[in-house]
Amino acid sequence: MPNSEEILTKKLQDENAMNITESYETRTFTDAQTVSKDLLVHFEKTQDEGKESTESLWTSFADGGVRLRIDKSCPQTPVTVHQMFKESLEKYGSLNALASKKNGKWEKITFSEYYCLSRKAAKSFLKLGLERFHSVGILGFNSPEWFISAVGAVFAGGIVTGIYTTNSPEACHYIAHDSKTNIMVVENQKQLDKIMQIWNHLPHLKAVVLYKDSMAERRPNLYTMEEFLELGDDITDATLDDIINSQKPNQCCVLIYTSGTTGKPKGAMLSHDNITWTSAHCSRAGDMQPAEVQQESIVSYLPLSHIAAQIYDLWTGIKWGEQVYFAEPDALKGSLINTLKEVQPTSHMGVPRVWEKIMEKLKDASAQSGFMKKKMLSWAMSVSLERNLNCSRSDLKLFWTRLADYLVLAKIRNALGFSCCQKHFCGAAPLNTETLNFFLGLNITLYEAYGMSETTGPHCLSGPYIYRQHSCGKPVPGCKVKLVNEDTEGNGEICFWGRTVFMGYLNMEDKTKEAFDEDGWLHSGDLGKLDKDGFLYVTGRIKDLIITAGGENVPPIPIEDAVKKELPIVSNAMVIGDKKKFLSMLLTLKCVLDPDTSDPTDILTEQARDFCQKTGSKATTVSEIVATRDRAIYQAIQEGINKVNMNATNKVHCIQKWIVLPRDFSISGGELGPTMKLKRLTVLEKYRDEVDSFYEE
Ligand SMILES: Nc1ncnc2c1ncn2[C@@H]1O[C@H](COP(=O)(O)OP(=O)(O)OP(=O)(O)O)[C@@H](O)[C@H]1O
Repeated sequence: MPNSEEILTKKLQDENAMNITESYETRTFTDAQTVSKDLLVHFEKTQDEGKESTESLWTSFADGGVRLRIDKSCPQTPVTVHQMFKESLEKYGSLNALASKKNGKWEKITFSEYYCLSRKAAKSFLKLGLERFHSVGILGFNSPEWFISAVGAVFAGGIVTGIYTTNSPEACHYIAHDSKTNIMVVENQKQLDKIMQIWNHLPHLKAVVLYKDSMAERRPNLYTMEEFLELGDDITDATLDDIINSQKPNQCCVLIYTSGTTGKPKGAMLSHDNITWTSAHCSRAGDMQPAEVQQESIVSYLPLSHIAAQIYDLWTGIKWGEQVYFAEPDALKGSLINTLKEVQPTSHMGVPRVWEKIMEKLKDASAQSGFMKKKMLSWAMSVSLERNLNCSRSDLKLFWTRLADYLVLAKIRNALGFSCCQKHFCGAAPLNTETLNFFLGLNITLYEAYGMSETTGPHCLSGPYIYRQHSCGKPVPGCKVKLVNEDTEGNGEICFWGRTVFMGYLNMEDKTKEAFDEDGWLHSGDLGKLDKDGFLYVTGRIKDLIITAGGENVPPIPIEDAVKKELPIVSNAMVIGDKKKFLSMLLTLKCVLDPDTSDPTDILTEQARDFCQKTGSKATTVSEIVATRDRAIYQAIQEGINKVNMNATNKVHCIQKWIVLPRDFSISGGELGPTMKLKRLTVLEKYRDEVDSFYEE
């Protein structure tokens, strides 16, 4: 076996050459002058370990390489994250990159400073013993430290792994263990406490870095961010550059754990090419501008452990020289709007639930306003909606639309922080028509993005030049979509091909093989339709399909949406019926959220109370309704369900039994994932007694 010096020599000879056919590397990086033994980043891989060849389109090993999906439609040379950053540095070095609020004032750093700090972080990670293709876990709310740690981890040859702040210690352990986390970067004491509980069970974890709170108690291998950034001062630039230059676009640099709506979270491995391609091409499809044309400013607030926010805020920000403003950690509890108003971003992205929440807030505010204001708003919104839906060219309609916009709508957009916003994106989950139309009424077109963690986020995108109502646009450059097993109406399973398509699931060969067909297309588990111009419409989720005991296939989402539309008191509805004789439904009611925790309280929202009053009930809390089985409300719910049943495709699609649960679904309750998608398996488990009661003979 060659010694480490020989290996290093070979590595240096290989550096810069992007040799995507090289699959097994036996290398050890050292800097002979300065690096002590404990700093040796050792990564020996032998042929006997049986890794797949890089001719394969997939791998389940963190250190594996894949064949990139380069073809005539996307011949561009693949680049690494570092190469992308270097290119941006040359163009945008002096521009502001990251802005965060400290003591009430925005503090900004330029792209040059961002790059230098990322290098510093990379050196410190190496000093702490980050091994190649092992992970740096980041557990905390969006901040410059999050970005710098992520970029630093990649520069150092590691893999960035975001962890949801809402994860329990067990869920953190699962991810840290699976990804062989060497260093964990945590936001505050609350997150640190979780890691402290599990550290003994994480043999790969060498150090923890705390980036917000001051340290309550000193412990070995625990550092503040300031201390951490100084740790690597004795690592030379040459050592770091060797590691950077050895990186190849077909190797893994980001791990995104799926949120588990379909079972145990899976670590989707994303390559440098996945990240740099998606950053470069998807956002342009959505008309994001490079800073030399117009520097975009965005507000970062959605969890960065989810691919949507990570690609939109972090990686695309680097590629196009955007200015990223960080929201306050309580953004989703209400402070986001203040940040938006201050920043007035040029582009904004939200998951459907975020847009729905804005809608609900505006509706509540309107309900409480005076008669004239209410009338004006409803007139302006209907004029604008009509024009946006029908694209009428009549001069008169245009006149009224402009007047409505000037008198009413522009003021509302300004109050929401959207007066400079040219692009409003929505993605990660289905967007309902009510929300879409509500925003059209405000003269805000929501551009839908569709994709998965497994496609580095957006695989299809709509934007100002690619827009059709209810469609999520077209595949982004270098990507294709096909439908398989189409039914008579043209609905088939959506399959993906292209440079956004991931490398495979970490340590899950079987699941990886299941995800791809024999030609290498990724199967989404979603149903979709294409129109004659190639616009894609997501029409359902096969992964949610209910198959009744009688063998009937029932897509639950249309039924659930119909119930929510019919009954404005209902917050969540979940159809049950897999392997059962008939369908039943779990319902939750719309409640006010606790301002500190965002957890649902017992108090009904304004809209829900309004519903109660119309039925003749005086109830103001969920517990009252459930405890007394409030006759008026239960009857109104039954009537709503009857109406939905009347429109059902057939009898099998009818809801026969239902129950109102005492608490609304929430992320902390485990029923919703971070993008607010229903975690059906968890709900079934949690409410097993209620579900069983439906089917007792
Ligand atoms: N614009 C959209 N319209 C409809 N559905 C969407 C849209 N964008 C994403 N989705 C849904 O979200 C899924 C991808 O979600 P994501 O990769 O975030 O996984 P997850 O929810 O985190 O975890 P899991 O894989 O456990 O469900 C898609 O397969 C699709 O069902």
